[in-house]
Amino acid sequence: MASKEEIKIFLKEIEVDDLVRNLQIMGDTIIIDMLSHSPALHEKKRLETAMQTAFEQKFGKDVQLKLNISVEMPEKKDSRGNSIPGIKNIIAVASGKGGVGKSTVASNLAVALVKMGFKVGLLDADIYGPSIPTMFDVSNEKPLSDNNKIIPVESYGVKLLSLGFFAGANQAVIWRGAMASKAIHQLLHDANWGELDFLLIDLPPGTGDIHLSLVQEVPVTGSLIVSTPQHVALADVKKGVAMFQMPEINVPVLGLIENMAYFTPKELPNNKYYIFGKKGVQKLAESMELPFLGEIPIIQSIREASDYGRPAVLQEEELVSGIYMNLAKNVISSLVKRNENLPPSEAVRITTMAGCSNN
Ligand SMILES: Nc1ncnc2c1ncn2[C@@H]1O[C@H](COP(=O)(O)OP(=O)(O)OP(=O)(O)O)[C@@H](O)[C@H]1O
Repeated sequence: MASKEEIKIFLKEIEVDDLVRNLQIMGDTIIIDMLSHSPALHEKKRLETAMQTAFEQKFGKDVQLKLNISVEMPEKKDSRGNSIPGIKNIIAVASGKGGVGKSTVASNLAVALVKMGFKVGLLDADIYGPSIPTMFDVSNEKPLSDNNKIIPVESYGVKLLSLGFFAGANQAVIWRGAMASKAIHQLLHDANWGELDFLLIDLPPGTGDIHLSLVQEVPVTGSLIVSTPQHVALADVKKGVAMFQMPEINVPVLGLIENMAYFTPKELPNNKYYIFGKKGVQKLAESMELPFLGEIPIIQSIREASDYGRPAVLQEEELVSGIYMNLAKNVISSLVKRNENLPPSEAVRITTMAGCSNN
């Protein structure tokens, strides 16, 4: 049987030592009281399965692990309304479903805002598939630190941090879930973001722990929800909106964005094929009385640009760059409206459209 000291070392190795509140050994049974930062039953279950598997691998099948998991929401490190010094607006980019183009929208929006003259940061908080480093061609970069502060990597004028820069290659996704709120805290508060007009946060798809961690860590000015127009995707958009509008969360939804709205073949420029359904997101926005911020067609060069690592908004072709510049204008105009209605105690606000004309 392993000693208490050995078990403590192992808990540190698998990065859960800070969640453990009590550790006892009785014969062949290890009893651990630990915390889960999520009230969701499936998260508790996931933590339990991960612990059982890890202990079995390390100490063998004869050792029994008895876990008492209780829920504790992470302490608010910065109360809402206390923004990160220097950051004026924090905007969450969310989606109901995965793969609808949320990260592509977040990347292009970030670069569009830079083109308008704003100072922009982008935090990739998608633990399940951090793709921002690829989209900005910085996958091989590792952020440096200065005075214990992480320095964001810069690409195309956007300051970037991603969980993808840090997640150890041998660290299973199952652990990343448990560690994510800690990581989000560090990427927000232990990073040297400097002065920013906008910090965009690329969230994982759906609604979950990361969303909860984010709204507890910082005052989120507003959220954008990206979706494709088909029925199954829209159902999840409603869930996303409902989450942001919960009284405990209360993050204004700045608007919905329809991605992959239609396809136009180059040889038939006047034809639009509504592959995923026609104007589904737009209609949903109307029915939910939310701003509709724009539609982005399916364009091959948008996909190619993401894979190549140079956001499509940087293309010379007016059609593509114009779509994202327009989107950025609509986002700002929704933000201006939202900030006009804020009580003065909220984070510093953008109240003009300055910078929106020079695309
Ligand atoms: N308008 C578009 N036209 C063509 N391809 C697109 C468009 N938008 C996104 N894509 C492509 O679709 C794929 C999925 O996009 P992306 O990674 O941005 O989705 P996501 O919603 O962030 O996914 P996940 O939730 O899994 O992180 C990518 O290959 C991207 O290049």
